[in-house]
Amino acid sequence: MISFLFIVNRALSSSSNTAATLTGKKMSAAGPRPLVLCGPSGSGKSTLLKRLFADFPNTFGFSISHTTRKPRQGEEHAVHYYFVERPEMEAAIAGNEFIETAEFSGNLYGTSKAAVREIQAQGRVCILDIEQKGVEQIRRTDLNPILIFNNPPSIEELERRLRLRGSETEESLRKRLNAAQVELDYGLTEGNFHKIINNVDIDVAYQEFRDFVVKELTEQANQGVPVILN
Ligand SMILES: Nc1ncnc2c1ncn2[C@@H]1O[C@H](COP(=O)(O)OP(=O)(O)OP(=O)(O)O)[C@@H](O)[C@H]1O
Repeated sequence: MISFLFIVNRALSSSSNTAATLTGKKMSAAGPRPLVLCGPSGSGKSTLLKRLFADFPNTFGFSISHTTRKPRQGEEHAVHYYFVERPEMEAAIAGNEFIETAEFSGNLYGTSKAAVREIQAQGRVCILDIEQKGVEQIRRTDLNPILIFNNPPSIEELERRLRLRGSETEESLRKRLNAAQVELDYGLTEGNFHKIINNVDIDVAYQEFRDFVVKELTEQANQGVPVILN
């Protein structure tokens, strides 16, 4: 693997873009642009990301989600999740602090803008595996994400991959496949994404994905954004 390092001249900008957040921290908005990878279930997002992290172990990071569920044994606040009370999280959602939220088994979960900024402030590219609603929401923020859509060859192929993966019940499989056409329509609409990866052969798709990401990050580094690419 070619491994190279650009660290970069401009220090994290200090004061102008800070904001108090749900986590009670002040954060800088400077740093690499977040990278959104969107695509129907089974299209191969996790597979692409796993390869990317193996090639560049220091470049990327995942934001820490918020949840209203109680911590399980061994789980730490601000490590596994930001554990918060429901009224606090509801107020933050109403205040437009979240990119994406969902409710499972009576608990709220979500990705806050501040959590994404925290990864940026570390000089890492925050990876977001989000759905259409989240993409629409993040587009309305100042996070300026790179938006990539992972396009599978067909819904039949999605079904085949998901069955092979063996992760789904018949019901959850149906749900995923039913959602897929809407996601494909959104993903393939001109202007919604910066890059569409046609994920047919995984090796070809990964090369295209990797090349695009490296090109984008190199451009940012050349503009003085602190990007670690190695
Ligand atoms: N291009 C490909 N060709 C054949 N199989 C693939 C390809 N990409 C991924 N797969 C396989 O398809 C299955 C689904 O891939 P993966 O779990 O990466 O999808 P995903 O988009 O992350 O799904 P989800 O959104 O449900 O997490 C996996 O078993 C993976 O090994």
